Order: sequence, then C-alpha cells, then structure tokens
Amino acid sequence: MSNPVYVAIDTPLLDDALNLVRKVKAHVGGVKLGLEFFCANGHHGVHEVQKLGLPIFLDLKLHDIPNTVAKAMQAINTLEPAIVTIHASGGRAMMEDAKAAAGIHTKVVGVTVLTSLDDHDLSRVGVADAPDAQVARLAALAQEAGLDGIVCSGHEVKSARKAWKDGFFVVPGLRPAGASTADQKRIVTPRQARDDGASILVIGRPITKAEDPDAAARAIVGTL
Ligand SMILES: O=c1ccn([C@@H]2O[C@H](COP(=O)(O)O)[C@@H](O)[C@H]2O)c(=O)[nH]1
Repeated sequence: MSNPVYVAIDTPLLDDALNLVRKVKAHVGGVKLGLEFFCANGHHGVHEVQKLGLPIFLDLKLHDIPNTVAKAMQAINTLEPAIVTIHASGGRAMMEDAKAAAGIHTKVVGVTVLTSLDDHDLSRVGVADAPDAQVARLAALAQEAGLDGIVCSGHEVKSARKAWKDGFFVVPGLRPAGASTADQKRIVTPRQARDDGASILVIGRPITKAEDPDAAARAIVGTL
C-alpha cells in the first residue's frame, strides 16, 4: 500500500516550503499546497516543489459560479495536480463543470464541512443540521455531480465510505494523541481515520511545526 500521508505545507515562502519537503519527503506520500502558497508563488512555485518528486495536491478550495470555477480549473491543468479541491456547497452545476474542466489524471474532491467547524459554527452560518448530516448531504451531491470524492473529518469518513464505496476520501484535522488541536474542532488520530476508510491523510502542523519534521512524519506513519 502506498503512503497515504500528504504533508500540508502552509507557508507563503518558497524556500521554507522546499526545505520542509526535502526534510520529510522520505516519509510522506505527497505534498499538499494551499491558497497561501499558491497566491504567493503561483505556477512557478508548484513546479519547484514538483521537482522534488512527490505528487502534488492543490488545495485551492475553489468556490464561485460554474463558469469561473471551470476556467480556474483549466488554468491549473498544465500543472497536472494529483488532487484539486472545490467547495461542494458551490452546488451540483459548479461541481459538474469543474470535473469536466479538470485533467484526466486529476482527482477533483469536494470540501463538505471544514474540520475547523462544529455544530455551533454551522448554526451561525444557517445550517441547522449537525456536521455529520451536512457532510452526508454534500457527499451525495458530490457523487451525483461526478466528483471523485470529498474532504471530510475523521468523524464522518466511516459513514461516508459506507455510502460511497469507491469514493476518494481526503481527511484533514488529524492529530496524534496529545498533540495540540489549534483551530481544528473535529479531530481524530491518523490511525483512526485510516481504519475508518480515509484514502488520504492530510497532516500539517504536527509534522511541519515539530522540532524534527522528518522524525515526526516517520513516527506518524509508524502508527498506521
Ligand atoms: O476541512 C478542512 C479542509 C482542509 N484543511 C487543510 O488541511 C490542513 C490541515 O493542517 P493542520 O496543520 O494539520 O491542522 C490545512 O492546510 C488546511 O487548510 C483542513 O484543515 N480542514
């Protein structure tokens, strides 16, 4: 089985990103680059990280009208990312057009409910349901729209996998036992997420902020 850990490189600084990836690359299966990195470094930055030889997950969380998201997707196709995120709450037409615009080797996954949100946060943005019900609703919509899978927390991945057997499940909000949760609210351990059916484990600060990121990545992979 290939290494499911994608390290989240959340920095706008290209040299810091490259140094981090060099440190951990023997113990992770891929690199997740987010908006912070992409806005600061663009295609050039992605190409530089790609030279280090790991698959790239572009976590851009696109969310706009269908035409705009499809055009944005076309604009990143030359980067040939392994995975790209869009927001499932953008609706079915947006997801269909995004998938149609993506390259054939790119998995397009829909973010359901951010792992930094709990019931209270959802109610404040007008969602009366608990996170698990909202994740199930958006996962079904993403499947209908032809996406490859979703992003959800480890709290929901087991039931999401049951409902969508061949779906691709990206799970962030992962914390080894005892690690700081910081802004994440729906967390589980990497092992729990893997056992419950995650395809990809997204792990940032527990690796990147560790004194020895390589040892931290190795220790996490050792628990899987
Ligand atoms: O619901 C979501 C969607 C994306 N993320 C991203 O994952 C990493 C998590 O970083 P940690 O440092 O391990 O908390 C980060 O890049 C987020 O943008 C998420 O956390 N939750």
